[in-house]
Amino acid sequence: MTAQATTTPSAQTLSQLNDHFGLAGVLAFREKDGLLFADITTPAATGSLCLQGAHLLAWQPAGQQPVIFLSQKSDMTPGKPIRGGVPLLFPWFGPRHDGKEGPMHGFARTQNWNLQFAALAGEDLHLTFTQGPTDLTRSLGFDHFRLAYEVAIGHTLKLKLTVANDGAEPLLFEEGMHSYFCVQDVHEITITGLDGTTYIDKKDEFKKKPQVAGPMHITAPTDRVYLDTTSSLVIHDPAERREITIEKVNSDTTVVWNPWGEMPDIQPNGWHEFVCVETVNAGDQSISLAPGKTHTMESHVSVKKLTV
Ligand SMILES: O=P(O)(O)OC[C@H]1O[C@H](O)[C@H](O)[C@@H](O)[C@@H]1O
Repeated sequence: MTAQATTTPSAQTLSQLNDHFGLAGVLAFREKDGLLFADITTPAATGSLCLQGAHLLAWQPAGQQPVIFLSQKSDMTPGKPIRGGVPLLFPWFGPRHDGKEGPMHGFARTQNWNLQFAALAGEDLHLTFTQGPTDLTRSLGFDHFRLAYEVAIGHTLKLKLTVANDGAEPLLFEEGMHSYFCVQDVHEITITGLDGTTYIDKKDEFKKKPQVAGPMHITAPTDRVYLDTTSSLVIHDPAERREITIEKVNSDTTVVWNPWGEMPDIQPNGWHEFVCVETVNAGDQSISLAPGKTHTMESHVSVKKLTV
């Protein structure tokens, strides 16, 4: 493993990123419309990330079709959420619900992260991004935390978020990896791994419902928060002839979302082309982190090609 230099947690420039972390033929940085991007090529996969939100935009293992959906109409403007990829959500999921003001899904997805580490290990590229208190987070009441986000791009995609509580009081938070997965046609897919669970149906007055046994089909606008779900999830995509498996670590909540209709920042019929299966801790499964402690949550994604 070839470790690269680390930087101080200040805003990084394009030339600093390329000088400190660029790896010829493997990792290069570029700037477009005020946003910084990392482009990745390894023998095992290609990928790209935006430094705003440490937002994964693409991942394509060698020999596979793209796995991560990114809207062609997404806003790519500093400070605006990106539609698609893997938005990283912290310190709340959805609207802030403690009566205070705050952006949808928290501040982590629209703030710049600092790259602290980049190295090729075998065929996988490992990146570590960090974020800490800023004027914005302090104005929202978050002053004593640090985040580290480790991303490994290879045949498998590994995402790991670590939260540290530097304060004297417990740190209460929600967190999520809001992954948008490419599918051939959302009408044709099924999802397994949710049998025997209960979900909150955000499309039906937040009623709690038991999951119907057997593979889950999506047939209508879907926004479900599945509780106590630690098992791996599988997206079965017969038209694409593949299965996408999402293995979760320290995540008790799973969210399944598809708008089932047009959205202003998604191309026409673009909603047919993805399903969100999200690795989350939220609601009753929010985290209360004791002073001086850390918490990690992980999502590991792998793809299997079906031969029949
Ligand atoms: O439009 P966004 O802020 O990116 O949120 C997109 C969706 O995220 C999650 O899946 C929530 O459960 C949904 O209620 C929300 O609509």
